[in-house]
Amino acid sequence: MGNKRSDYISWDEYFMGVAKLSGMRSKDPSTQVGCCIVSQDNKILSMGYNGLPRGCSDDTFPWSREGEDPLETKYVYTVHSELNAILNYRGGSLEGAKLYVSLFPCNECAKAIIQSGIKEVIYAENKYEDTPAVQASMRMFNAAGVSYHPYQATEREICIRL
Ligand SMILES: O=c1ccn([C@H]2C[C@H](O)[C@@H](COP(=O)(O)O)O2)c(=O)[nH]1
Ligand SMILES: [Zn+2]
Repeated sequence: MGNKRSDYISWDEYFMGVAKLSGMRSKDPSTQVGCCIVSQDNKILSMGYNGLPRGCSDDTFPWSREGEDPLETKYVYTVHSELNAILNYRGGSLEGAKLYVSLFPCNECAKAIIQSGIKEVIYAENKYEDTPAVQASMRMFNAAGVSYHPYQATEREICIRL
């Protein structure tokens, strides 16, 4: 009998990989965020990425970051990846689940994460860590007993020919 493969991807690589792949569906030209929610026994429960709500066309709604009129920016319309992943879940409770995400969750996502019962957040990037939104997320996670830690990046690069 032969030996098993040794270069298989770890659970963390798998779930962060799925989160990042999901983020590749985003139409946001500046920041693509992907999310993967996982049960305590390592089953993928849901995925999401930042995008517009159903019925709101990617081609007619704005993707700008700035504008004199807030209604002409993306911020008032976009559903964040974490919220999409939570709302996409069809299986009942997310109590005790883990959430892998490519960007540290904002305060609005943090509220949804806490209220859905998710207990652990693993994030790849935290480029807005000095903003009130992220500071508020950390404060709420600390109070609510949601643990968060950065993804420990590996040297692995995955190229999938499609
Ligand atoms: O918790 C979060 C925070 C942000 N996002 C999304 C929302 C926007 O589409 C981008 C951020 O765009 P910037 O141009 O970098 O301001 O990220 C999210 O999905 N989850
Ligand atoms: Zn958010």
